[in-house]
Amino acid sequence: MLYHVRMDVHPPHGIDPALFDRLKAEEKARAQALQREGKWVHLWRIAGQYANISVFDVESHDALHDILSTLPLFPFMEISVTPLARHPSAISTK
Ligand SMILES: O=C(O)CC1=CCC(=O)O1
Repeated sequence: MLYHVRMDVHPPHGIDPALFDRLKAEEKARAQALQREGKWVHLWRIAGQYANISVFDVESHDALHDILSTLPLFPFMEISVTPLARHPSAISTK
């Protein structure tokens, strides 16, 4: 199942910069592992914003929730999820 996901990152004021750098490094490692597994199929920066648009390909809503809620930056992100269904005019099967 495909999901369009928007993540807006809101680092708390006053967070220790070293801690936040560590969380960002952990987030990057996790994101790249999920990309290699084929679960995080697109990851795009929204130009001019500390936010991304992503597409996930996972087996269920629960699987997506497990991934998103265990991301290192999850406590500092506002996340919106849109489940995607096939469009009848789409040629692509993916
Ligand atoms: O910087 C972001 O958009 C948050 C994020 C998600 C995956 C990643 O590596 O950073």
